[in-house]
Amino acid sequence: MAVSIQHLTKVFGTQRAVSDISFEAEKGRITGFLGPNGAGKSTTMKMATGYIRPTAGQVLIEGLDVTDHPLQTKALTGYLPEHNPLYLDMYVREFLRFIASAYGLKSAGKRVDEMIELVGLQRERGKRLSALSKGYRQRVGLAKALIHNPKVLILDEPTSGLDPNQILEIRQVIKDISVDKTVILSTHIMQEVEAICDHVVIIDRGELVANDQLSVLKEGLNHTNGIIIEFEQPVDQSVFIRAGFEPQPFGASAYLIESDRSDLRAELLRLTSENDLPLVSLTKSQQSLEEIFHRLTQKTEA
Ligand SMILES: Nc1ncnc2c1ncn2[C@@H]1O[C@H](COP(=O)(O)OP(=O)(O)OP(=O)(O)O)[C@@H](O)[C@H]1O
Repeated sequence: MAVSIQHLTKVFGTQRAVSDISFEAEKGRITGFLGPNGAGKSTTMKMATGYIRPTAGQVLIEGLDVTDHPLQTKALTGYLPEHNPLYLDMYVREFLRFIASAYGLKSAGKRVDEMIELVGLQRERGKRLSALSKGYRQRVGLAKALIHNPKVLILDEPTSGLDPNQILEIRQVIKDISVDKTVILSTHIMQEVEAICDHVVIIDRGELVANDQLSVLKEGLNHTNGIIIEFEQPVDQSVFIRAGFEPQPFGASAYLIESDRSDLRAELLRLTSENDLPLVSLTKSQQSLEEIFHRLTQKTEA
């Protein structure tokens, strides 16, 4: 596995910021790392990139422990921290050349030009970093994270503070580069996860509360959720109530019926047919990722 996080824990003083977290991230896949404010996302990412040491547990990058092999794992990893530190007095090209030389890259000029093209900085290449908008500074941060062609990319809220167009552009860049890399990105934006992530890890108060493929997560949590049953016109709900259901109105002539019963759809079909109800459709109610997130991160509320 490209990135393996094993029983990772970080304690600051008396606070457990990250508590026994384990998950893995695969090549060619974007893993969304979610959690409410203060959940421990940035702390986990800093440990994964070797910027702070875990209190317990370990992070393996391509099988190498980040604490034991700091140089090798840094060479394998590109990191865009939450506050994207840049030398604002430098010019775009000059800054990236400086980073390329710090990595000891051969053909640094060519590599810098490739990065400028990849992240869409051609028109800004001659500008001073202080003159760039937040979105373009974020692109510089991304170019910096990618310049040494790392196998693993760790991005802490890469689209935070960007305007809607910039968000779409940066997402597309991340998607394009993820084809042959392992990407872990933290975000607060659920549409972002739905748009680009394959896998979702959710933490809350330092603890892991979900670790699944996006589709599996949505499917699993929708399992017991309910069916929306729609008729041509409003119907007498007592048919369903007598059968032990609790229909809730869901629009003019539709009802949401929630139940754990595995044969829910079959039973509803039988009831409608036996009672001659004018059925229009029977669909599984889909929870949005936002609702799933809310539900999972509310569970641990005191
Ligand atoms: N250096 C530190 N010293 C003490 N406490 C810290 C330190 N860094 C983080 N924390 C605490 O650890 C907890 C997790 O913080 P972290 O920044 O990892 O959360 P986050 O999920 O990234 O939050 P956000 O979404 O708000 O950026 C918070 O309660 C924070 O105050």
